Amino acid sequence: MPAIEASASSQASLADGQERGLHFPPVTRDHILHCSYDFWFPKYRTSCIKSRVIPLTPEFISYIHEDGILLADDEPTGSKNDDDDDDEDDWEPTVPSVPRPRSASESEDSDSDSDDPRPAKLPPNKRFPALHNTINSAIAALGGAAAPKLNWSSPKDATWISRHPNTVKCTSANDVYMLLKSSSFISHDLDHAFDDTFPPPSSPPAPPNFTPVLVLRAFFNPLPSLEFRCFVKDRNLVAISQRDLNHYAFLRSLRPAVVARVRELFYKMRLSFPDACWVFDVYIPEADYAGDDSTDSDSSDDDSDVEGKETRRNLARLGRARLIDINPWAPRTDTLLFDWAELLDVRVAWPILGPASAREGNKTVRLPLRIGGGGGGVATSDDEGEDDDVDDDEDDEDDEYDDGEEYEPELRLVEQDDPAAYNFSSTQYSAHKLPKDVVDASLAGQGGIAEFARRWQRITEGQDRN
Ligand SMILES: Nc1ncnc2c1ncn2[C@@H]1O[C@H](COP(=O)(O)OP(=O)(O)OP(=O)(O)O)[C@@H](O)[C@H]1O
Ligand SMILES: [Mg+2]
Repeated sequence: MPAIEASASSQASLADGQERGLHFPPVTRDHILHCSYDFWFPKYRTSCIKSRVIPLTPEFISYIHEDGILLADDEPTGSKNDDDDDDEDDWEPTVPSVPRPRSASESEDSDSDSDDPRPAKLPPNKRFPALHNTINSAIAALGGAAAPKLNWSSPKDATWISRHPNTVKCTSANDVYMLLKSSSFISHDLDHAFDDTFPPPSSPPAPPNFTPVLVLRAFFNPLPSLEFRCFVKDRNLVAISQRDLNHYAFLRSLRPAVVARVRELFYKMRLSFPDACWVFDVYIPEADYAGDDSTDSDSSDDDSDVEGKETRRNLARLGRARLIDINPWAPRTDTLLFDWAELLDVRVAWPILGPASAREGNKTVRLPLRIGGGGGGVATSDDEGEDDDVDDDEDDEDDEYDDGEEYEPELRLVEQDDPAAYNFSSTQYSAHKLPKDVVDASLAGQGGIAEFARRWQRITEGQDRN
């Protein structure tokens, strides 16, 4: 869920939506809960990036809320600065490029500390040692590098402070703390997730007591061109948008293959996701097929089926879609190349309404689906090789579906010279600009960031003492 897009602009987008006469179904607290990673990950884990979901304690939440960044002091020290080092093989524990706050005895201006009557705060490894160890172990189990998020949001607004520049890559619990504590998206998850929901948080019953969780996903470098946002209306896949709003010429030939891969994943979720309207994000990796185009060339079937052959060849170029995130059908979700007005206007011929399935004893009763038609002709993911990044502890149960009268989703791509590309590429977080100091520091390169981090640390240490 795009938290700050949500928080900073949700009021605006809600008002905007109302002004423009957009009629959204009420967004309930349950809708938001259904988009929480710990809710949907267990259902679809074989389609997800390999992840660990760690429940968070009140002590940890207080730590995240506090000013200042007091990091664990149990990390081995070293001198390597792995600024631009994304190669996991090269990973080794290092001193964070943002120096950890010094103890009073190490402090340059230690005499200014001596009058502070408050007990010194303990570092995370002493404050919540079990959780701290769990986080470090989970990162190790995920291959030594992880991308963190809470229930809904990742701290992608805080990558400027990361020692793995411009990524959410974490190779230690300290990396996780730095990102979480510096991110407004994370604060939003903890304090404002149910804003603008029905009934309003101020009215009874009280907002749900959700369990805050830390999600750690095995880190990889996604190609932005292969990330897509997919819109589901009345359990029909109606629209797919490129996520990165730059023009990628090669995507054009991949169109049918992208739609097929998204559909394949959608069919696994269509009936088991509790809501009828929702939005999901996917990453479709290149297939790990060692340059093997022979899947097509050895086919002896009808040569006139050029389009079909092309689609099959492109399908072989793409791996199966991985589920990255689930978002509510609500103004807070960015529609990218679509407009909410268009999506709200879509009428599907075969809406499937109401809850997807009801439990009768131990039996799941499916809503009746249409009769007739084939299965879409897309190979299922089950026959593909294992992928280290994908959690494969158990199999997803494919939802039954019938492709007879399937809604044909529109896949929208950024075309060459498309004005959409210009609106977004420069200011990714226009709804919540960073402080000017941060922007200046980032423009000054690594030295600037490091200097800013040092200044910021001094400031926050000072705040801690006041
Ligand atoms: N395991 C991973 N390793 C590296 N990058 C990742 C990983 N998982 C996700 N990402 C990147 O982080 C982005 C955001 O992930 P996610 O949707 O979970 O967070 P979010 O806060 O909801 O962001 P958004 O508002 O953009 O949807 C993804 O689009 C992807 O580019
Ligand atoms: Mg998301």
